[in-house]
Amino acid sequence: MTTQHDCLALDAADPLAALRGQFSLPAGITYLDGNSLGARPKAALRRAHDVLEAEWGDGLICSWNTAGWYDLPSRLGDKLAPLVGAGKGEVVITDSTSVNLFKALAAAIKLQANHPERAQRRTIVTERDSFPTDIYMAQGIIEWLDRGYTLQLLDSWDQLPAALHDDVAVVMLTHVNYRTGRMFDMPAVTAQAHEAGALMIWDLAHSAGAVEVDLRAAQADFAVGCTYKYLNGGPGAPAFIWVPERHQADFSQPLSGWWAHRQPFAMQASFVPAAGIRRAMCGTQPIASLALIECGLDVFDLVTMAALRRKSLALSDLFIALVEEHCGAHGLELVTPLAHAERGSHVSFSHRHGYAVMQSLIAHGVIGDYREPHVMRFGFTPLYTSYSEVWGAVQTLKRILDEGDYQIDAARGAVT
Ligand SMILES: Cc1ncc(COP(=O)(O)O)c(C=O)c1O
Ligand SMILES: Nc1ccccc1C(=O)C[C@H](N)C(=O)O
Repeated sequence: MTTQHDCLALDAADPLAALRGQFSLPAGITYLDGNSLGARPKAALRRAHDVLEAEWGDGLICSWNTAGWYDLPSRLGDKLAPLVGAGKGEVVITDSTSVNLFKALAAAIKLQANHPERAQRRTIVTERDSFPTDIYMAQGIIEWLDRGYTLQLLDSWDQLPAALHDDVAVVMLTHVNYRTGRMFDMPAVTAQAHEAGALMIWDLAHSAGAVEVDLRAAQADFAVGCTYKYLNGGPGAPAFIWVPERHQADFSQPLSGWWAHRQPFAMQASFVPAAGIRRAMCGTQPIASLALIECGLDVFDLVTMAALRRKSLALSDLFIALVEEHCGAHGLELVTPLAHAERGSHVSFSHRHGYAVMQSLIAHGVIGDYREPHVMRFGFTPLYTSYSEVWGAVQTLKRILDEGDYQIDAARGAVT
């Protein structure tokens, strides 16, 4: 049985505790939603000021050269790369995750279509429980291509081996599931896909900055992910795309805007792709937002992913144990796997009044979120979450459930 005193002792002994000082968090709030929108690094305020005042205000258009705006997507991509096991020149920060998925899918489909033995393959495999944008983007590309491609949706992760038949061109999976927090074994699944002659795309939205990822060791084909979750890049900050060096020469994507051109300012009338990772770009990037991502990435220089993962698992183990001990009588069901190797950095419990309970938690200063059907999600961000906050969050949850202090017909906001 863990006590509040034990949690305070864990905080006192926590080697990462000081990292919270890097973030601006409102007093009295326990923030368990860094899996959806990371907290603001304190440095981002100053950076935003500099970008707007000095770089935009004073530097004007010259800042594309003098303030490094032109190189920012690839320079920051190089900074992010080690967090996901990517090499230098293999990552660019640009566009949204959805748009990057489109590019990665298009490139993978084309690589297969040009392969002598795989050109006839027409199936794209993903999970029915994928974050919906992944499914929608695949459906969009299939419809637009109109060449007989079909989407095969797995109803559970263990259907994958049986689904890997000889018509599968591409497997596209989210490494850590947005709702359940379940994590795939990336090297094993990538190897299975390859064995079946398919290419493997990973969505790292809930992995980058949350769990250890080694894309190159897994020999994955392409990956995309968000910077506004665990990387703390800011609301709607541009996403990233990884194209390993071995695929770059053959990486072709149809959003061939001028920023993907070999010489954007040569103003030629025909498209020639850039030699390296910049061919994964499209057009001009939102510099004010992109620049702030660096503040989030800088924090990762102070810590290793191994240390973050250790604390993340300790926080989530503690949360699961305390919820089961203190709130066990209230019909909460753990939807996240218990095995460490099978989960990411968030924990989900379902409850038949999950939305209402979450709204009450938020009203009482514990911010998580809700996903249909019935799932309350709690994200653990070891950079700024403490063990005693986990204790406090569970006590708040217990009180709300014990007292029935939630409104079943709570009005819903557009974002849940
Ligand atoms: C797995 C996954 N993919 C993609 C996205 C989002 O994509 P976008 O930033 O394009 O909205 C999310 C969350 O929003 C997600 O959880
Ligand atoms: N981009 C957002 C905008 C508004 C509200 C939430 C999001 C999310 O990122 C949700 C997240 N992908 C999820 O796993 O549910």
